[in-house]
Amino acid sequence: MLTSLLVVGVLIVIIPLYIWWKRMPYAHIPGVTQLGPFLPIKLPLVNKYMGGGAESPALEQLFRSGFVKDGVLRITACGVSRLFISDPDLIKDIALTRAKLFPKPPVYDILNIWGENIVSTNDSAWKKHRVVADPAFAENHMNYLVKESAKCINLSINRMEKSRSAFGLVINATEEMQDVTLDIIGKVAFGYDLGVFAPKDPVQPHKMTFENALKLTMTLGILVGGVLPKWARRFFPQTDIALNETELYMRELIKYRMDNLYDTGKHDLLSLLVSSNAEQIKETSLTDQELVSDVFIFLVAGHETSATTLSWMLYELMLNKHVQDKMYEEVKTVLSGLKFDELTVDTYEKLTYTKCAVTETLRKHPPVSGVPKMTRTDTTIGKYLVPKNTEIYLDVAQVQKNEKYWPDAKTFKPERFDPESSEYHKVKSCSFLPFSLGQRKCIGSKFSEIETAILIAYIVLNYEINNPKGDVYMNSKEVLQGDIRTESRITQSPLGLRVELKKRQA
Ligand code: HEM
Repeated sequence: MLTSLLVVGVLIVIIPLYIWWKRMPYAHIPGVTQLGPFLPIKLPLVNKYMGGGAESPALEQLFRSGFVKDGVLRITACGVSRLFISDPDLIKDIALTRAKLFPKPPVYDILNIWGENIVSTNDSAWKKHRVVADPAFAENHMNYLVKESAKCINLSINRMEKSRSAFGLVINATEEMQDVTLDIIGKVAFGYDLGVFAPKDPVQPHKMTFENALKLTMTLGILVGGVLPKWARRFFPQTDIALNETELYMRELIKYRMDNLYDTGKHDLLSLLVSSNAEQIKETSLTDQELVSDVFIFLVAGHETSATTLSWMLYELMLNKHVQDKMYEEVKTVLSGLKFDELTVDTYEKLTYTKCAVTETLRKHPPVSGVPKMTRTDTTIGKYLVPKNTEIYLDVAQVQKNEKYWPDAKTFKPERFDPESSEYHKVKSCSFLPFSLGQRKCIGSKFSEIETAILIAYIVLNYEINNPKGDVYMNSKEVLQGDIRTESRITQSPLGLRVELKKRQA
């Protein structure tokens, strides 16, 4: 008994001392300290300031309350300090000028379910992945994406129409957009119909369809496969099956591509990736395992981010009728009468206003609200000394909401990106970074911009997007204030966003 009391007593003294000691090297950096660790949930008293991602309301509050000095905010949680950088000049310094000193932090290891990959590696290991992947994302391959995106949204529209009731057509936009972008990534990344809009049964020897395996892998699977040791997977039997099945499907698809290397009719990302890999010399080519891991990253990175952008765009269009009307005039002129197979990247280029609206959505609601980096050595950020191995977040959300760089930042205004408009605003360098910046910039930025513009263009061509009447959630005070609750998946999406789609008269 006495020993237990002694141990507890010592711990009560030692733990706070340790936390205080860990905070010392950061005490000179402006910021706040909380008792508890960085958790995805907010606990009163324990983690007052940091209870979620970089776009948590607590973080926003800190920005408004003047805790941020010189574009730097420190949050120390349970002795661990993270810095949030919201000054464009400092962002430029970290992401461009001295990028080598700020590599990716170990937080990305969670995505190493099938080994190291394009997103989790640094330096020469990363370069090898990027050299192989770059050609697959070249703009001249994007015609396939344009056509497939148009076909997928058409399938989605057909399915949505089946749920039309006497009261009209009201959809859960967040879920619908998740499905469309999954269908597209299946077809465009793998050349594989996941059956999102025409469900199918698993074919022997598979125990699960690729669609179901992927959906589980991309949610619980990332935690079970990326955090827990392999033996612990048995406690999550369904997730374990999903992880094994996802790998099996990806291996089959890669093998098929390798056996048909010279089939010029294939335009999907995987075919392009496998061909590009085959052209490398042995030392710079990727192993089968590395290819599997990269393909999985394209799925994770490319699916939810685009779905989130689309959901936010539907939300903004629903609240901004004038933007919707202007967009409708444009899409009617560009798309009417065109068959899906006639669509190309040039068609996309003609959607100038729609493209500005996509960019404005990415400004106001960046799906990746903070880009993590770390310090490789003791260094300075602005005027502050920062120790080696400190986690740094480029605070995309705060820079892009800052009135100093974005006048009237709260207003959804696509015109600010249109050089022809009187409201055009010359963007301060490094104050717009939804895809990050520099050599680690998103490889799929063009892919997602094209996909989002085509999908939204067809929705607007077919429907007026309205706020569903009488819907308790959408008529809530929060929404009327132009605010909405968000849910944290990999990105921050509008929580269960429902919109009414009213068919336009032909
Ligand atoms: C709106 C959609 C998207 C957004 C907002 C987005 C955002 C980002 C950001 C911020 C990064 C940098 C992450 C970091 O450095 O920590 C990134 C990297 C990456 N993204 Fe995206 N992304 C989107 C769509 C896509 C798509 C469609 C794909 C592929 C099909 C993709 C594949 C990747 C890959 C592979 C990387 C790692 C690149 C590298 O480190 O070389 N992303 N993305």
